[in-house]
Amino acid sequence: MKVVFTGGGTGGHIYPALSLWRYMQDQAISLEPYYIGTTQGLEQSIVSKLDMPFETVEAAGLKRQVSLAAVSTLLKTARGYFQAKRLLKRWRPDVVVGTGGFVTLPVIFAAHSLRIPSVVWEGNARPGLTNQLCAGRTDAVAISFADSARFFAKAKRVELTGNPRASEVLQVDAGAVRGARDEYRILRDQKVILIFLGSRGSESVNRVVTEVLPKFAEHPEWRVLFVTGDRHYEHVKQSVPDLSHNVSIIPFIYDMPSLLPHVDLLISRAGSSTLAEISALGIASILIPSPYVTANHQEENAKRLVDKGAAALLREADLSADSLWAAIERQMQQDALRAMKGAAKSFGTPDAVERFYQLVMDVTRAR
Ligand SMILES: CC(=O)N[C@H]1[C@@H](OP(=O)(O)OP(=O)(O)OC[C@H]2O[C@@H](n3ccc(=O)[nH]c3=O)[C@H](O)[C@@H]2O)O[C@H](CO)[C@@H](O)[C@@H]1O
Repeated sequence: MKVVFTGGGTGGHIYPALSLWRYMQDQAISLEPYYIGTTQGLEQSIVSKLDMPFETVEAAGLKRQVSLAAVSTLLKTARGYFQAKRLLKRWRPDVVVGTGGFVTLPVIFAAHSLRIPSVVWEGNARPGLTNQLCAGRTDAVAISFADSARFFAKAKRVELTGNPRASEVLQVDAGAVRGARDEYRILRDQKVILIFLGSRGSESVNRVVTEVLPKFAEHPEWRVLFVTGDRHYEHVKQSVPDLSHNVSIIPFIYDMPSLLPHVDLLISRAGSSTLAEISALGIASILIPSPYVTANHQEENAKRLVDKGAAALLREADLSADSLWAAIERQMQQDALRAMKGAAKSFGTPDAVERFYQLVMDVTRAR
């Protein structure tokens, strides 16, 4: 079975496609996977490490208002559409799976024009413009929050699958998890605090975290891993010359599923995959939703957990070294950790990848 995966820009649009790919590899089907991304997104570095043909097309973020930038975006998208058509004609896939980000639009439109079946996956409570525009040109939309179905009125079929990363982090190899303990030098009695601000990092939050880092010296019983995002790493590293021995600064983590089972407290943005991972594993968290995303959708994602005591919310507008440190000290109390872990787990969707897979197979067989 030939499958073209497409999705890009940030990890949240790439990892769900790869979770499905890994799951499909384990099924009794002979799989020929391909990936279409862009040259600008994280997919270039993530997918090129895998055994899968990777090609790029042009794509850019669509604008709701008319402007010069909007015209340039349309031209790029049109070029991307013809490039995607050429790739799909060459590969002749049985199905195309799009997991969001700008690149999904030209590829799904190209699949539609060539009558190739497709499925689009949406991870957020409030969908982005790209996926909404794709809804009328795809065979099915897979969603992660039941109430986001209302944004896909034009879709032929909408199914609640959840985020396949939830399944992937639960199926991780035990040896790889043990290996992560050594790799990240986690001592037997240490509690682990992991800090990452989405897949690309955040300059504004990194600055506040950097101010807080010296305080962790007071808590040698905590192991602190601060992931800056590749593009911010050098700057952060230079601004913190003396690190306490229980703190590490890391540019990016490529094998997050092996590390996450060790984490007691996660400090992060509120992207779809991050929330799926913390709820699948039952990890306590302090969520700082990015205020720079369309329609403030991260806060809407976060609220689902926060309202049920499954995560703590710290808005970026209220973020300072003091407020962050107070939240960490409050959250690291044994009782608080335990209560939040239990509440987070009740949101898990462990069968998400299986549901997504069944939907893709259904759509493929139906043609
Ligand atoms: C700024 C922006 O546009 N953010 C969006 C983007 O975020 P982003 O890609 O940051 O969001 P997600 O939380 O969905 O996914 C991040 C993924 O990257 C992984 N990870 C992160 C850091 C690292 O070092 N290694 C690693 O593997 C996480 O474990 C997770 O699987 O896509 C999400 C899914 O549509 C949206 O919800 C976010 O609002």
